[in-house]
Amino acid sequence: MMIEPGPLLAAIASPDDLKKLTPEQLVQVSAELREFIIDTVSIYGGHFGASLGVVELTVALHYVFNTPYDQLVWDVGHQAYGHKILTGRRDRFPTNRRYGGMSGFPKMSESPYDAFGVGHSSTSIGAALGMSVASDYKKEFDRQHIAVIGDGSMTAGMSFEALNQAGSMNNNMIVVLNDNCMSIDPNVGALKEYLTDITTSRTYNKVRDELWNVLGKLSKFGPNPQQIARKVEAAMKATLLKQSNLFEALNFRYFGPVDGHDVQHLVAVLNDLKSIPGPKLLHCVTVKGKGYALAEKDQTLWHAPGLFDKITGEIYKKTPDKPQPPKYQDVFGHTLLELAQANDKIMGVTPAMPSGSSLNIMMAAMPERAFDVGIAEQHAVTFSAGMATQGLVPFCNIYSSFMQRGYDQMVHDVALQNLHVVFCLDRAGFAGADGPTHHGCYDLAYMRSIPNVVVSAPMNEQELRNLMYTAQLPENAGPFSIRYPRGEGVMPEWRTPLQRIAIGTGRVVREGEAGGVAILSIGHIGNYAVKATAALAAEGLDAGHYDMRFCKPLDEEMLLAIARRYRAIVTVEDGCLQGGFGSAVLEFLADQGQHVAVRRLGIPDRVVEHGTQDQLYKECGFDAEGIAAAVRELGKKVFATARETVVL
Ligand SMILES: Cc1ncc(C[n+]2csc(CCOP(=O)(O)OP(=O)(O)O)c2C)c(N)n1
Ligand SMILES: CC(=O)[C@@H](O)[C@H](O)COP(=O)(O)O
Ligand SMILES: [Mg+2]
Repeated sequence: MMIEPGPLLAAIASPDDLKKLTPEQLVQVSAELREFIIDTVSIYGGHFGASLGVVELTVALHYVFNTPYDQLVWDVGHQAYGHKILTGRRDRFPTNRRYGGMSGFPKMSESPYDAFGVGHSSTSIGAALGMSVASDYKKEFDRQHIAVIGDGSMTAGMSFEALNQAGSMNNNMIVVLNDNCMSIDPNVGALKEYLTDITTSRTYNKVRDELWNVLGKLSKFGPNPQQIARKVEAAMKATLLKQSNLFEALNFRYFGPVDGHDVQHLVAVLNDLKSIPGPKLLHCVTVKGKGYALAEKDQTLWHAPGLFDKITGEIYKKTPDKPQPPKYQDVFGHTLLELAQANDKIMGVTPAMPSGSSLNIMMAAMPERAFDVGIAEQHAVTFSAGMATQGLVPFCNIYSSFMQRGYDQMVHDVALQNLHVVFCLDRAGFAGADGPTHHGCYDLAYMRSIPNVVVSAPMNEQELRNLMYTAQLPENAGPFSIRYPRGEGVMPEWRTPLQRIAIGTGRVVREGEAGGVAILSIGHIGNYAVKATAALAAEGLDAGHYDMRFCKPLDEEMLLAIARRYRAIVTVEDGCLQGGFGSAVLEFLADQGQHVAVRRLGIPDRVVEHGTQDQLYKECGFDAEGIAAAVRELGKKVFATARETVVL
């Protein structure tokens, strides 16, 4: 379906066209851009509230700066839809996040206007600083470097690491702090309190505004009233604000807070900042979801609402005629609360994903035992480790791809000290439309390389519950990782009794014909293996199937029995082929001197783009059809070799 842009927006093929507009027309083009985002996202889906909140900022930035020569770095990038639309991608916008279509995040390979690839948060200041150092080195002193970062993303250590370095240099960069008091859920922590304090420090703002007014009027008399104003303002900041300015203390020139929806004022301020050397921070106050009333009201729901009717605001839901399986995240959320009610040592931790992980269930019921620590994965791991030293059992829930941030903490703070922390890695495997930045490809590989860690993955809801139950038992008091994918499981009746699973044991799903092929799966993808064995059985091929449950320790007894019974093995995992489950099986068989043909299915050693999970499983050959094909092919090869051996 073709979405018609408004007349001003229709004439913009690049920021050069935007620059032809008068400052007065920027108000209208902002309204048209907002409308175009609402129209498109309602029909095609994607992130919503964040882009609406930065419409005016996006217009002002491209109006004032000479992009792409000036480098504009978006943090996370989920708010960059307006940027994409203004930089030559309006026609492709309906393909956003779809298989073969444009990415939902800035991507260097997609456009020269995307100065840096993103998806994970809190990288913008460091990347922009690196770019500014490169510009200085190349003597491109006229080049501007702008990082646009949200208040949520500012909470991460990485942001402060970059501010710390930038403040000690005199590089030309502007950090635009887009403060809407929201992460996906309400933003948390002392920094949020601090930003609110600056924003609402009315006395300070009023006196400051008056001062600038008076000095503005005096400008015809004085040699440099602005310099005087700055000095007086700095003195005021120290006295009138509750704390002295954090950013100024880090050697950034702090400007603001300004209304991030007043596009003309933004243009004026950004033009001023252009000529001020050194590191600067512009504090913009915006409303997430601006211009769409429902999104302004329930900002978490409208962060990424799915498809909706833009007139009524109804978010479309599937209305199935029979009970559906729950999302894995909800099984996690409810089961954790159930376990915590029985075991007072259990605590919950999430780095900024309370609703995405469903830890919000425990947070609502037991606020003193469940923590949102902000976008701070490293800290989430070490904070959990600290609690574990005192005999508590933290369940630290982190999306698989974000857990990459916490790897050293996992090794140094948890595993080396063999602490009892349970890691629940949500969104493991292909994440879908978010694409490569969010695919949880590597956790099986990176977790199994660390000593002391139990590495597991449930095939269904019951196994998730049982693994969570098992992980918190005192007999398993070490690091324990449980990974599961985005989306629904397979069991509508999922509230099964909690049962202990012996560590390192798999289970037989289907015993196949001796001398044939066995499929060894780990995790939810095993359900595709079930479909594959059913299809093969219909063709007369009786393949075995084993749900191994643990990548470490492996069920060695079961593996040896499988190696003796079958002539070939197909391993299946929704994870990278380098070093993951299939690699573990191969290593074990090789170490045991077992000669059995093995074919590994999983995520190949290349960047897999976005699409639905099913499209990506298919592309990589481990959907049900891909698994069945691998069994047929390997079976044929092995049997052919066997016949040749007999003939010889
Ligand atoms: C390292 C990392 N952790 C978590 C996330 C998930 N995430 C995406 S957007 C977001 C909220 C960001 O808040 P903010 O920067 O304030 O942007 P806003 O959505 O408010 O515009 C979070 C937690 C992420 N992308 N990267
Ligand atoms: C931009 C970002 O990182 C999040 O909004 C992410 O897209 C959430 O993913 P889920 O929808 O799987 O929670
Ligand atoms: Mg925010």
